[in-house]
Amino acid sequence: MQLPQSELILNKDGSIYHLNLLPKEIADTIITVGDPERVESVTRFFDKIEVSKHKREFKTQTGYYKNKRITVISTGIGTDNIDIVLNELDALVNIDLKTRQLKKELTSLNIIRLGTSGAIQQNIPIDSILISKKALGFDGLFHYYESKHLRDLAFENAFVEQTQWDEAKNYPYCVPGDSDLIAHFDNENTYKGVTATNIGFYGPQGRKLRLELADNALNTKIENFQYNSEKITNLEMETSGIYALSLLLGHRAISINAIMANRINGTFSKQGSKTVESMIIQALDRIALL
Ligand SMILES: O=P(O)(O)O[C@H]1O[C@H](CO)[C@@H](O)[C@H]1O
Ligand SMILES: O=c1cc[nH]c(=O)[nH]1
Repeated sequence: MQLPQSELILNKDGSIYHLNLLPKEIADTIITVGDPERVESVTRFFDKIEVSKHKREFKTQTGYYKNKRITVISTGIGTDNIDIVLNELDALVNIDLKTRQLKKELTSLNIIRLGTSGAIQQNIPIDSILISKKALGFDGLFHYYESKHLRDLAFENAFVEQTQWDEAKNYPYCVPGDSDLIAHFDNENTYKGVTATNIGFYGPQGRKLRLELADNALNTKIENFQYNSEKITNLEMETSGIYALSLLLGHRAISINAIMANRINGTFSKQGSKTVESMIIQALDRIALL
């Protein structure tokens, strides 16, 4: 079946609609970052850059680090952008854009998020690095795809019960990162945990500036939640979408985050760029060995 023009949308030069990329312009190993300016913070360590493209919040550079071909792409903020980035990256490798047919031989990408996040446990300090073993998504993206068979209902239901989750919000979904990648990137200096992915930075993460929150105790409930000795460790805005769509599309994903805030202690990093740079250098050296 040929995918119609309204579903698989290509630009005049044959590139994919939002990312503005051609299949030959991406590597099988992809680093995602939220902030477009972080793309160059990664690629400044590359030996060579062969592609540089930018459209909206999606800035992409592909090049070589120690002979490893890597693409770095910014996703902007939020899982709505992740839906675009993951589906379009997948289309670039798994759909023949000329015939508009799905390929028979599928390619599995390695997708590595290098992000920033806020800790919700007192013992996770600012300026530390945390790998997400799994993500709990409050964004609802997973529910729009055929995904029921992949849900961790026991974890999700325990969370809903313990936090008295308001049913007017999306039902949280729990999805794992790739266990091989997690083992590959793990070291004695990294924390590991369960990352909650929120649909906003302020109210949805319990931040109060001028607006009253629906539930002032929500962050405390999230902090206290425990299931099979697992706790939610940190909050950010993309990981659940990346894990969910990677799982559905057959890609391998890991999310690594530099901890900028500790919400329990009320602290925020004064050396954020240094911490992010250290995360980038450590991650690149592990990526070179993939
Ligand atoms: O630094 P990035 O990767 O953008 O990640 C975090 O920072 C943004 C909020 O400031 C959100 O995107 C959140 O997930
Ligand atoms: O507290 C934080 C810090 C970074 N990113 C988030 O989404 N939350």
